[in-house]
Amino acid sequence: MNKQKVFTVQALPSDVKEYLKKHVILNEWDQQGPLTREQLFNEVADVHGLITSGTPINEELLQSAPNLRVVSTVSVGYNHFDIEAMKKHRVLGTHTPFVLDDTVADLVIALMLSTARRIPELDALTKSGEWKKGTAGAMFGVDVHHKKLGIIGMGRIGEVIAKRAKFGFDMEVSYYNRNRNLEAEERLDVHAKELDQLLSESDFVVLMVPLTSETRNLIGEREFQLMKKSAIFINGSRGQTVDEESLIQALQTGEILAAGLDVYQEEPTNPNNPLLKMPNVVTLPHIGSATSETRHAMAMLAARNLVAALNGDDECFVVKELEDLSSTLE
Ligand SMILES: NC(=O)C1=CN([C@@H]2O[C@H](COP(=O)(O)OP(=O)(O)OC[C@H]3O[C@@H](n4cnc5c(N)ncnc54)[C@H](OP(=O)(O)O)[C@@H]3O)[C@@H](O)[C@H]2O)C=CC1
Ligand SMILES: O=CC(=O)O
Repeated sequence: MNKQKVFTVQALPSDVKEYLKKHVILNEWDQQGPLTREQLFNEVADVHGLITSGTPINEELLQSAPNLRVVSTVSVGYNHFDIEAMKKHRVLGTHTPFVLDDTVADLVIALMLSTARRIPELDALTKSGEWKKGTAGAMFGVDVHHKKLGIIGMGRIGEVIAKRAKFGFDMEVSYYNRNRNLEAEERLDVHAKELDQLLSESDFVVLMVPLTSETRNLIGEREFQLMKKSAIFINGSRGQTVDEESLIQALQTGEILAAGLDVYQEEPTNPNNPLLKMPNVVTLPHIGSATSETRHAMAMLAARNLVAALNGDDECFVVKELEDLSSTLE
């Protein structure tokens, strides 16, 4: 069979490109500058496969790619997929679950520790030479160990966060999902709660849901008001799951104590975003899975997903909303 054509927007490690070249004709963006939407439409005009991470896969793009059969995203989140448009154009979407769970969970724990113990703020103070004897009280943080952690979204990553919190920090972990996660309850001794109860009881609230029409602005003014004034809020999911104006207000008025953020309404976030100026907010530039090892594993999995899906092989991670389409394309 003739090799199929694939375009990658994403820069890929050399061994991943070698793997792809054995199976497909690979074209890549030369990365000399940002790819405009028009350039992308030209590049995809005759391809069968596309590798990307956050590029919106919508009606407009699908119309300009009449041969496209598979979009493989180098991410577990796929809120950039317009599922209805993909169904209409019979284009499969794959993603990269599991290989990043530990790395993202590590980062969420790092955000919990660095907000509670004020690590970036006190690192800056130490380096500035402002450390003076007798001022220790001004540097106090709050404990993480033995506190109550509420995880909104006890899925693949949520479970690994719960494991670290429970067995590493002796935390009492509860969670909120639409469905009970009985396997996690049994294995990790975590407790299902209604959202409002979880918000009002937790010392740390971690948001780890996918961005969907149901979770957009899931956490807003009402939810921050329900939280303890001593609560620390961590968002490791997507920025749009939180009403950012309400978060800013909750931090400014002391409705909650602090926040640790990896994601924002707009990315990169505006340099004037008030969140970037607050000492009680730890901000990171969406790096949940960003280690060399994990990004390599994600790129390789995305390449394998793409090749398998193009070959009609079901050994790939098709996003759940498109699984039915997958069986009709075989
Ligand atoms: N910051 C970063 O760099 C990263 C961010 N992410 C984000 O994390 C998300 C989660 O990843 P992962 O753990 O693999 O996903 P999973 O699908 O395994 O878990 C998602 C969890 O969220 C729950 N959930 C979904 N919808 C709702 C809802 N409306 N209300 C309450 N709970 C809900 C699900 O349970 P149920 O269906 O029962 O409701 C499930 O337990 C990704 O989609 C991505 O957006 C992921 C990796 C890195
Ligand atoms: O945000 C990262 C992802 O993999 O999703």
